Amino acid sequence: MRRLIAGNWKMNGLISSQAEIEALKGLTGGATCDIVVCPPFTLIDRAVEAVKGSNLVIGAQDCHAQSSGAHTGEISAEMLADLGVRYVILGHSERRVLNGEDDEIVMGKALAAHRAGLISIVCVGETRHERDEARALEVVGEQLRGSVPEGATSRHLVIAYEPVWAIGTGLVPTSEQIEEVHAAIRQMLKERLGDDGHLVKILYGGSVKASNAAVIFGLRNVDGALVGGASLKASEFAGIISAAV
Ligand SMILES: O=C[C@H](O)COP(=O)(O)O
Repeated sequence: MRRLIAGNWKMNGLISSQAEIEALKGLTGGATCDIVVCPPFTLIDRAVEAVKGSNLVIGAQDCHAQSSGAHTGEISAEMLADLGVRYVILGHSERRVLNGEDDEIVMGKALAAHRAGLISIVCVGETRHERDEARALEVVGEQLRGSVPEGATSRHLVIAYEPVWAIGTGLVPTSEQIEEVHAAIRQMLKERLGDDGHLVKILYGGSVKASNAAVIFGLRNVDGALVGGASLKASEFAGIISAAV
């Protein structure tokens, strides 16, 4: 399966950060994987212009479930598609935990994204406490069943497994832990979506860096990565991308 490497800039980046996208274009011309940069909303318009003619595409970090209406401060999937956005990250743990987004909300957003022709990157993952209680597979299963719309297809859906305790901490699960969860996700996708479930890309996210990317990409059922901090510097992000052969 062609790998997918997505960079989530989170709430980082000013107009001057455009330089990182320009640098990334220069560093990844020969890449053989799909590459997505998800800057904050404020930079999306410029970023879409900047990547024209390159092998990079632009994603967003969230969208609303409705296409328009009285939702002050929100951005719809249609608006993002209108700008030339191709992907949208949904259900990131920073939104699930801090903004109280539950599975039902994430599913509504995923449906909206698919209607608008966007590819959703739906995030799932257990907390440290849930892993310590040996509930990682149960939690991830619940999130998947609750967040992934029935009838979703591999053309519109990507899953990112992001253990909450590995995000921004420098901690990475063991290879066995990653393989166990990814295999379970693969099986659940097949049960939910039929044979097409096998074609849904499953990304790993949580403290991915250029120095550990090759090992992670070598694991079974890992089809790429959702990268946070290490996506902010073009040289580091390019190092991750070059490991995704
Ligand atoms: O969306 C990205 C993840 O939250 C991972 O962040 P991180 O690479 O900084 O640990």
